[in-house]
Amino acid sequence: MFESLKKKFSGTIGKLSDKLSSEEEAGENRQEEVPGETKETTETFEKLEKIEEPSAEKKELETEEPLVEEKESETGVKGRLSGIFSREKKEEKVEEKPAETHDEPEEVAEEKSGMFSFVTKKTISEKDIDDILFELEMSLMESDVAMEVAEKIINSVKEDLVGRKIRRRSDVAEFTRDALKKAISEILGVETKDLKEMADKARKSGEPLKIMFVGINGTGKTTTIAKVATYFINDGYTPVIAAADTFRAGAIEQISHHAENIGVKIIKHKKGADPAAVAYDAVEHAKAKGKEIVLIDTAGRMQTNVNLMDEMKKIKRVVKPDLIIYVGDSLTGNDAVEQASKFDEAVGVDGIVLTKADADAKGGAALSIGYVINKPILFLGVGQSYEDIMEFKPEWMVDQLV
Ligand SMILES: Nc1nc2c(ncn2[C@@H]2O[C@H](COP(=O)(O)OP(=O)(O)OP(=O)(O)O)[C@@H](O)[C@H]2O)c(=O)[nH]1
Repeated sequence: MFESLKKKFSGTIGKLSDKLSSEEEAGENRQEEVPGETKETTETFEKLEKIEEPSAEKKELETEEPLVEEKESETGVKGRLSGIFSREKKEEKVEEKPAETHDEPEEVAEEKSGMFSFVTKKTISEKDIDDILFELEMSLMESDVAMEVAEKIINSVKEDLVGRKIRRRSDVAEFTRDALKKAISEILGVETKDLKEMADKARKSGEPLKIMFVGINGTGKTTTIAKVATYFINDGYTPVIAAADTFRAGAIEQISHHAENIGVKIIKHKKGADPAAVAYDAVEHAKAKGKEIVLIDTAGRMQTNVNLMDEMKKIKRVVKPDLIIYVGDSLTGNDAVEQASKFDEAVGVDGIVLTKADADAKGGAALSIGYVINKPILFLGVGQSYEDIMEFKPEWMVDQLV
Protein backbone atom coordinates (compact mmCIF):
# COMPACT_ATOMS: atom_id res chain seq x y z
CA MET A 1 0.00 0.00 0.00
CA PHE A 2 1.26 3.48 -0.96
CA GLU A 3 4.71 2.09 -1.94
CA SER A 4 5.30 4.88 -4.44
CA LEU A 5 4.85 7.68 -1.89
CA LYS A 6 6.94 5.78 0.63
CA LYS A 7 9.77 5.49 -1.89
CA LYS A 8 9.60 9.16 -2.77
CA PHE A 9 9.84 10.31 0.83
CA SER A 10 12.69 7.94 1.67
CA GLY A 11 14.44 8.96 -1.56
CA THR A 12 14.30 12.59 -0.48
CA ILE A 13 15.72 11.75 2.93
CA GLY A 14 18.60 9.89 1.25
CA LYS A 15 19.31 12.63 -1.28
CA LEU A 16 19.35 15.38 1.32
CA SER A 17 21.63 13.31 3.58
CA ASP A 18 24.05 12.65 0.73
CA LYS A 19 24.10 16.23 -0.48
CA LEU A 20 24.42 17.99 2.84
CA SER A 21 26.88 15.53 4.34
CA SER A 22 29.19 15.59 1.34
CA GLU A 23 29.10 19.40 1.29
CA GLU A 24 30.04 19.48 4.94
CA GLU A 25 32.86 17.00 4.48
CA ALA A 26 34.17 18.98 1.50
CA GLY A 27 34.02 22.12 3.62
CA GLU A 28 36.02 20.52 6.41
CA ASN A 29 38.62 19.13 4.02
CA ARG A 30 39.11 22.53 2.43
CA GLN A 31 39.81 24.04 5.83
CA GLU A 32 42.36 21.39 6.70
CA GLU A 33 44.17 21.79 3.40
CA VAL A 34 45.05 25.49 3.89
CA PRO A 35 48.80 25.45 4.67
CA GLY A 36 49.78 26.96 7.96
CA GLU A 37 46.30 27.92 8.89
CA THR A 38 45.31 24.59 10.35
CA LYS A 39 48.35 24.49 12.58
CA GLU A 40 47.84 28.03 13.69
CA THR A 41 44.21 27.39 14.30
CA THR A 42 44.94 24.27 16.29
CA GLU A 43 47.59 26.01 18.36
CA THR A 44 45.33 28.93 19.10
CA PHE A 45 42.64 26.53 19.85
CA GLU A 46 44.81 24.54 22.27
CA LYS A 47 45.93 27.72 23.99
CA LEU A 48 42.41 28.77 24.43
CA GLU A 49 41.50 25.38 25.81
CA LYS A 50 44.37 25.67 28.30
CA ILE A 51 43.29 29.09 29.44
CA GLU A 52 39.83 27.85 29.70
CA GLU A 53 40.25 24.53 31.49
CA PRO A 54 41.11 25.65 35.03
CA SER A 55 38.64 28.49 35.03
CA ALA A 56 36.24 27.93 37.88
CA GLU A 57 34.35 30.99 36.78
CA LYS A 58 33.81 29.48 33.33
CA LYS A 59 32.57 26.22 34.81
CA GLU A 60 30.15 28.14 36.97
CA LEU A 61 29.00 30.09 33.98
CA GLU A 62 28.30 26.90 32.09
CA THR A 63 26.35 25.41 34.97
CA GLU A 64 24.33 28.54 35.44
CA GLU A 65 23.60 29.01 31.79
CA PRO A 66 23.04 25.69 30.07
CA LEU A 67 22.69 25.99 26.33
CA VAL A 68 19.11 24.86 26.14
CA GLU A 69 18.73 25.12 22.41
CA GLU A 70 20.06 22.19 20.43
CA LYS A 71 21.14 24.36 17.53
CA GLU A 72 23.33 26.41 19.88
CA SER A 73 24.69 23.73 22.19
CA GLU A 74 25.93 21.72 19.25
CA THR A 75 28.58 24.30 18.46
CA GLY A 76 30.78 22.76 21.18
CA VAL A 77 34.14 24.46 21.07
CA LYS A 78 32.68 27.46 19.36
CA GLY A 79 30.46 27.92 22.39
CA ARG A 80 33.47 27.84 24.68
CA LEU A 81 35.37 30.32 22.53
CA SER A 82 32.52 32.74 22.40
CA GLY A 83 32.22 32.39 26.17
CA ILE A 84 35.73 33.76 26.54
CA PHE A 85 35.43 36.54 24.04
CA SER A 86 31.95 37.66 24.89
CA ARG A 87 29.96 36.72 27.91
CA GLU A 88 27.20 39.05 26.88
CA LYS A 89 26.91 37.46 23.48
CA LYS A 90 26.54 34.03 25.03
CA GLU A 91 23.70 35.23 27.22
CA GLU A 92 21.89 36.55 24.19
CA LYS A 93 22.23 33.20 22.48
CA VAL A 94 20.06 31.28 24.95
CA GLU A 95 16.79 31.59 23.18
CA GLU A 96 13.74 29.48 22.38
CA LYS A 97 13.62 29.47 18.61
CA PRO A 98 16.63 28.53 16.51
CA ALA A 99 18.02 31.57 14.82
CA GLU A 100 18.53 31.88 11.06
CA THR A 101 22.23 31.65 11.49
CA HIS A 102 23.08 33.14 8.11
CA ASP A 103 21.99 36.49 9.41
CA GLU A 104 23.87 36.35 12.67
CA PRO A 105 26.73 38.78 12.90
CA GLU A 106 28.63 36.30 15.03
CA GLU A 107 28.44 33.64 12.35
CA VAL A 108 29.64 36.05 9.67
CA ALA A 109 32.56 37.07 11.82
CA GLU A 110 33.46 33.44 12.36
CA GLU A 111 33.40 32.67 8.67
CA LYS A 112 35.60 35.63 7.86
CA SER A 113 38.15 34.74 10.46
CA GLY A 114 38.59 31.22 9.09
CA MET A 115 39.85 30.14 12.48
CA PHE A 116 36.38 29.52 13.78
CA SER A 117 35.00 27.87 10.67
CA PHE A 118 37.29 24.99 11.56
CA VAL A 119 34.79 24.09 14.23
CA THR A 120 31.62 25.54 12.76
CA LYS A 121 29.17 22.95 11.51
CA LYS A 122 27.01 23.33 8.43
CA THR A 123 23.79 25.25 8.69
CA ILE A 124 21.11 24.23 6.20
CA SER A 125 20.19 26.99 3.78
CA GLU A 126 17.26 27.23 1.40
CA LYS A 127 19.67 26.94 -1.52
CA ASP A 128 20.95 23.60 -0.19
CA ILE A 129 17.56 21.93 -0.28
CA ASP A 130 15.53 23.78 -2.90
CA ASP A 131 16.30 21.53 -5.88
CA ILE A 132 15.72 18.26 -4.00
CA LEU A 133 12.45 19.51 -2.53
CA PHE A 134 11.33 20.76 -5.93
CA GLU A 135 12.02 17.28 -7.30
CA LEU A 136 9.94 15.81 -4.48
CA GLU A 137 7.08 18.21 -5.22
CA MET A 138 7.02 17.14 -8.87
CA SER A 139 7.14 13.45 -8.06
CA LEU A 140 4.36 13.79 -5.48
CA MET A 141 2.16 15.26 -8.16
CA GLU A 142 3.03 12.33 -10.42
CA SER A 143 1.67 10.12 -7.64
CA ASP A 144 -1.65 11.99 -7.80
CA VAL A 145 -0.99 14.14 -4.77
CA ALA A 146 -3.04 17.32 -5.22
CA MET A 147 -0.90 20.34 -6.11
CA GLU A 148 -1.90 22.34 -3.02
CA VAL A 149 -1.01 19.37 -0.82
CA ALA A 150 2.40 18.86 -2.49
CA GLU A 151 3.13 22.59 -2.08
CA LYS A 152 2.11 22.59 1.55
CA ILE A 153 4.34 19.61 2.34
CA ILE A 154 7.36 21.16 0.62
CA ASN A 155 6.88 24.55 2.30
CA SER A 156 6.48 23.00 5.71
CA VAL A 157 9.60 20.84 5.30
CA LYS A 158 11.58 23.82 4.05
CA GLU A 159 10.51 25.96 6.97
CA ASP A 160 11.57 23.22 9.36
CA LEU A 161 14.95 22.50 7.80
CA VAL A 162 16.34 25.91 6.88
CA GLY A 163 18.54 27.23 9.67
CA ARG A 164 19.14 23.86 11.32
CA LYS A 165 22.72 22.93 12.07
CA ILE A 166 24.14 19.57 11.16
CA ARG A 167 26.58 17.92 13.49
CA ARG A 168 26.66 14.51 11.90
CA ARG A 169 25.31 12.81 8.82
CA SER A 170 22.46 11.12 10.68
CA ASP A 171 21.15 14.56 11.68
CA VAL A 172 20.01 15.32 8.14
CA ALA A 173 18.01 12.10 7.90
CA GLU A 174 16.51 12.65 11.33
CA PHE A 175 15.60 16.30 10.71
CA THR A 176 14.10 15.50 7.30
CA ARG A 177 12.13 12.53 8.58
CA ASP A 178 10.73 14.61 11.44
CA ALA A 179 9.90 17.48 9.08
CA LEU A 180 8.10 15.15 6.66
CA LYS A 181 6.16 13.46 9.45
CA LYS A 182 5.08 16.83 10.77
CA ALA A 183 4.04 18.06 7.31
CA ILE A 184 2.01 14.91 6.58
CA SER A 185 0.37 14.99 10.03
CA GLU A 186 -0.74 18.54 9.33
CA ILE A 187 -2.21 17.49 5.99
CA LEU A 188 -4.09 14.60 7.56
CA GLY A 189 -5.10 16.50 10.66
CA VAL A 190 -8.72 17.10 9.59
CA GLU A 191 -11.12 16.81 12.51
CA THR A 192 -12.61 13.35 12.41
CA LYS A 193 -15.88 11.70 13.48
CA ASP A 194 -16.20 8.79 15.84
CA LEU A 195 -18.82 6.54 14.26
CA LYS A 196 -19.03 4.18 17.23
CA GLU A 197 -19.65 7.13 19.52
CA MET A 198 -22.38 8.38 17.17
CA ALA A 199 -23.96 4.92 17.08
CA ASP A 200 -23.82 4.72 20.85
CA LYS A 201 -25.58 8.08 21.18
CA ALA A 202 -28.20 6.98 18.67
CA ARG A 203 -28.80 3.79 20.64
CA LYS A 204 -29.30 5.76 23.86
CA SER A 205 -31.62 8.27 22.19
CA GLY A 206 -33.75 5.55 20.57
CA GLU A 207 -33.33 7.22 17.16
CA PRO A 208 -31.35 5.26 14.56
CA LEU A 209 -28.09 6.62 13.16
CA LYS A 210 -28.76 7.33 9.49
CA ILE A 211 -25.83 7.11 7.09
CA MET A 212 -26.21 7.89 3.40
CA PHE A 213 -23.55 6.72 0.92
CA VAL A 214 -22.84 8.71 -2.23
CA GLY A 215 -20.37 8.29 -5.07
CA ILE A 216 -20.19 7.25 -8.69
CA ASN A 217 -20.66 3.76 -10.15
CA GLY A 218 -18.07 1.09 -9.76
CA THR A 219 -16.09 2.63 -6.92
CA GLY A 220 -17.03 -0.13 -4.50
CA LYS A 221 -19.96 1.62 -2.83
CA THR A 222 -22.22 -1.44 -2.53
CA THR A 223 -19.45 -3.59 -1.12
CA THR A 224 -18.49 -0.78 1.26
CA ILE A 225 -22.05 -0.60 2.66
CA ALA A 226 -21.88 -4.31 3.42
CA LYS A 227 -18.45 -3.81 5.05
CA VAL A 228 -19.69 -0.93 7.22
CA ALA A 229 -22.70 -3.07 8.22
CA THR A 230 -20.27 -5.84 9.24
CA TYR A 231 -18.19 -3.32 11.19
CA PHE A 232 -21.25 -2.37 13.26
CA ILE A 233 -22.50 -5.97 13.60
CA ASN A 234 -19.08 -6.93 15.03
CA ASP A 235 -19.66 -4.29 17.69
CA GLY A 236 -23.10 -5.57 18.65
CA TYR A 237 -25.30 -3.22 16.60
CA THR A 238 -28.12 -4.24 14.26
CA PRO A 239 -28.13 -2.35 10.98
CA VAL A 240 -30.71 -2.20 8.21
CA ILE A 241 -29.90 -1.41 4.58
CA ALA A 242 -32.00 0.78 2.25
CA ALA A 243 -31.72 -0.19 -1.44
CA ALA A 244 -32.23 3.39 -2.58
CA ASP A 245 -30.38 2.96 -5.86
CA THR A 246 -33.52 2.36 -7.87
CA PHE A 247 -31.97 3.78 -11.02
CA ARG A 248 -29.36 1.30 -12.17
CA ALA A 249 -30.38 -2.12 -13.48
CA GLY A 250 -29.22 -4.84 -11.12
CA ALA A 251 -28.41 -2.50 -8.22
CA ILE A 252 -31.24 -3.78 -5.98
CA GLU A 253 -30.24 -7.40 -6.61
CA GLN A 254 -26.59 -6.61 -5.98
CA ILE A 255 -27.13 -4.99 -2.59
CA SER A 256 -29.74 -7.63 -1.65
CA HIS A 257 -27.12 -10.28 -2.33
CA HIS A 258 -24.64 -8.58 0.03
CA ALA A 259 -27.34 -8.11 2.70
CA GLU A 260 -28.21 -11.77 2.53
CA ASN A 261 -24.56 -12.76 2.84
CA ILE A 262 -24.11 -10.80 6.04
CA GLY A 263 -27.59 -11.51 7.42
CA VAL A 264 -28.89 -7.93 7.38
CA LYS A 265 -32.47 -6.89 6.65
CA ILE A 266 -32.87 -4.94 3.41
CA ILE A 267 -35.68 -2.53 2.57
CA LYS A 268 -36.34 -2.37 -1.16
CA HIS A 269 -38.94 -1.20 -3.68
CA LYS A 270 -39.19 -1.84 -7.42
CA LYS A 271 -36.65 -0.49 -9.90
CA GLY A 272 -37.50 3.10 -10.80
CA ALA A 273 -39.30 3.77 -7.47
CA ASP A 274 -38.68 6.99 -5.54
CA PRO A 275 -35.36 6.47 -3.70
CA ALA A 276 -36.40 8.91 -0.96
CA ALA A 277 -39.41 6.69 -0.21
CA VAL A 278 -37.15 3.61 0.12
CA ALA A 279 -34.84 5.44 2.51
CA TYR A 280 -37.82 6.72 4.52
CA ASP A 281 -39.23 3.19 4.86
CA ALA A 282 -35.87 1.89 6.07
CA VAL A 283 -35.77 4.52 8.81
CA GLU A 284 -39.31 3.63 9.86
CA HIS A 285 -38.38 -0.04 9.93
CA ALA A 286 -35.35 0.69 12.13
CA LYS A 287 -37.48 2.71 14.56
CA ALA A 288 -40.16 0.04 14.70
CA LYS A 289 -37.70 -2.81 15.25
CA GLY A 290 -35.24 -0.99 17.48
CA LYS A 291 -32.37 -1.21 14.96
CA GLU A 292 -29.66 1.34 15.60
CA ILE A 293 -28.15 1.93 12.16
CA VAL A 294 -29.68 2.69 8.75
CA LEU A 295 -27.29 2.42 5.78
CA ILE A 296 -28.66 4.02 2.62
CA ASP A 297 -27.33 3.06 -0.79
CA THR A 298 -27.85 5.65 -3.52
CA ALA A 299 -27.51 5.47 -7.27
CA GLY A 300 -23.91 5.82 -8.37
CA ARG A 301 -24.03 8.80 -10.61
CA MET A 302 -21.84 11.26 -12.34
CA GLN A 303 -21.40 14.33 -10.19
CA THR A 304 -22.34 16.42 -13.22
CA ASN A 305 -25.80 14.90 -13.67
CA VAL A 306 -28.11 17.60 -12.30
CA ASN A 307 -31.33 15.55 -12.19
CA LEU A 308 -29.72 12.70 -10.35
CA MET A 309 -28.01 15.11 -7.94
CA ASP A 310 -31.43 16.67 -7.26
CA GLU A 311 -32.79 13.22 -6.46
CA MET A 312 -30.01 12.78 -3.93
CA LYS A 313 -30.86 16.11 -2.35
CA LYS A 314 -34.45 14.88 -2.01
CA ILE A 315 -33.31 11.78 -0.08
CA LYS A 316 -31.35 14.10 2.17
CA ARG A 317 -34.39 16.37 2.77
CA VAL A 318 -36.68 13.45 3.54
CA VAL A 319 -34.41 11.33 5.73
CA LYS A 320 -32.11 13.97 7.25
CA PRO A 321 -29.08 11.66 7.47
CA ASP A 322 -26.68 12.10 10.38
CA LEU A 323 -23.78 11.41 8.05
CA ILE A 324 -23.24 11.57 4.32
CA ILE A 325 -20.28 9.47 3.32
CA TYR A 326 -18.59 9.84 -0.03
CA VAL A 327 -17.20 6.56 -1.33
CA GLY A 328 -14.29 6.97 -3.74
CA ASP A 329 -11.92 4.61 -5.47
CA SER A 330 -8.40 5.42 -4.34
CA LEU A 331 -7.01 4.02 -7.58
CA THR A 332 -8.58 6.90 -9.50
CA GLY A 333 -6.30 9.39 -7.74
CA ASN A 334 -7.13 13.01 -8.60
CA ASP A 335 -10.51 12.01 -10.05
CA ALA A 336 -11.60 10.73 -6.64
CA VAL A 337 -10.63 14.07 -5.11
CA GLU A 338 -12.45 15.98 -7.84
CA GLN A 339 -15.61 13.86 -7.44
CA ALA A 340 -15.54 14.28 -3.68
CA SER A 341 -15.48 18.09 -4.11
CA LYS A 342 -18.46 17.96 -6.47
CA PHE A 343 -20.52 15.74 -4.15
CA ASP A 344 -19.60 17.96 -1.25
CA GLU A 345 -20.82 21.05 -3.12
CA ALA A 346 -24.05 19.31 -4.13
CA VAL A 347 -25.16 17.51 -0.97
CA GLY A 348 -22.48 18.17 1.66
CA VAL A 349 -20.15 15.35 2.63
CA ASP A 350 -19.25 14.55 6.25
CA GLY A 351 -16.65 11.86 5.71
CA ILE A 352 -14.91 9.69 3.16
CA VAL A 353 -14.34 6.01 2.51
CA LEU A 354 -11.54 5.26 0.08
CA THR A 355 -11.86 1.82 -1.43
CA LYS A 356 -9.20 -0.45 -2.95
CA ALA A 357 -6.43 1.08 -0.86
CA ASP A 358 -4.94 -2.43 -0.71
CA ALA A 359 -4.21 -2.17 -4.44
CA ASP A 360 -3.15 1.46 -4.41
CA ALA A 361 0.59 1.86 -4.87
CA LYS A 362 0.43 5.61 -5.45
CA GLY A 363 -1.39 6.82 -2.34
CA GLY A 364 -2.01 10.31 -3.73
CA ALA A 365 -5.77 10.29 -3.16
CA ALA A 366 -5.41 9.01 0.40
CA LEU A 367 -2.94 11.77 1.18
CA SER A 368 -4.87 14.58 -0.51
CA ILE A 369 -8.59 13.99 -0.37
CA GLY A 370 -9.28 14.89 3.27
CA TYR A 371 -7.22 18.08 3.09
CA VAL A 372 -8.71 19.25 -0.21
CA ILE A 373 -12.35 18.93 0.86
CA ASN A 374 -11.59 19.42 4.54
CA LYS A 375 -13.43 16.24 5.56
CA PRO A 376 -11.98 13.22 7.31
CA ILE A 377 -11.28 9.84 5.77
CA LEU A 378 -13.24 7.49 8.02
CA PHE A 379 -12.35 4.12 6.52
CA LEU A 380 -10.11 2.51 3.97
CA GLY A 381 -11.33 -0.46 1.97
CA VAL A 382 -8.51 -2.96 2.02
CA GLY A 383 -9.79 -6.03 0.16
CA GLN A 384 -12.82 -7.79 -1.21
CA SER A 385 -14.14 -9.55 1.88
CA TYR A 386 -16.69 -7.97 4.23
CA GLU A 387 -14.10 -7.71 6.98
CA ASP A 388 -11.65 -5.83 4.76
CA ILE A 389 -12.33 -2.37 6.10
CA MET A 390 -10.14 -0.44 8.48
CA GLU A 391 -10.73 2.71 10.47
CA PHE A 392 -8.50 5.42 9.13
CA LYS A 393 -6.03 6.84 11.64
CA PRO A 394 -3.77 9.70 10.48
CA GLU A 395 -0.90 8.46 12.71
CA TRP A 396 -1.06 5.09 10.97
CA MET A 397 -0.82 6.75 7.56
CA VAL A 398 2.13 8.92 8.67
CA ASP A 399 3.94 5.79 9.87
CA GLN A 400 3.18 4.04 6.60
CA LEU A 401 4.74 6.84 4.58
CA VAL A 402 7.81 8.02 6.48
N1 LIG B 1 -9.34 -4.88 -3.76
C1 LIG B 1 -10.47 -4.28 -3.39
N2 LIG B 1 -11.58 -4.41 -4.14
C2 LIG B 1 -12.71 -3.79 -3.74
C3 LIG B 1 -12.74 -3.01 -2.56
N3 LIG B 1 -14.01 -2.51 -2.44
C4 LIG B 1 -14.71 -2.97 -3.48
N4 LIG B 1 -13.95 -3.73 -4.27
C5 LIG B 1 -14.33 -4.40 -5.51
O1 LIG B 1 -14.70 -3.43 -6.48
C6 LIG B 1 -15.70 -3.92 -7.35
C7 LIG B 1 -16.85 -2.92 -7.40
O2 LIG B 1 -17.46 -2.88 -6.17
P1 LIG B 1 -19.04 -2.60 -6.02
O3 LIG B 1 -19.32 -2.54 -4.60
O4 LIG B 1 -19.81 -3.56 -6.83
O5 LIG B 1 -19.10 -1.19 -6.70
P2 LIG B 1 -20.27 -0.10 -6.67
O6 LIG B 1 -19.71 1.22 -6.33
O7 LIG B 1 -21.43 -0.58 -5.94
O8 LIG B 1 -20.51 -0.01 -8.16
P3 LIG B 1 -21.82 -0.23 -8.91
O9 LIG B 1 -22.05 -1.72 -8.77
O10 LIG B 1 -21.47 0.19 -10.30
O11 LIG B 1 -22.82 0.61 -8.24
C8 LIG B 1 -16.10 -5.26 -6.77
O12 LIG B 1 -15.45 -6.27 -7.50
C9 LIG B 1 -15.57 -5.23 -5.35
O13 LIG B 1 -15.24 -6.51 -4.85
C10 LIG B 1 -11.53 -2.89 -1.79
O14 LIG B 1 -11.45 -2.21 -0.75
N5 LIG B 1 -10.44 -3.55 -2.25
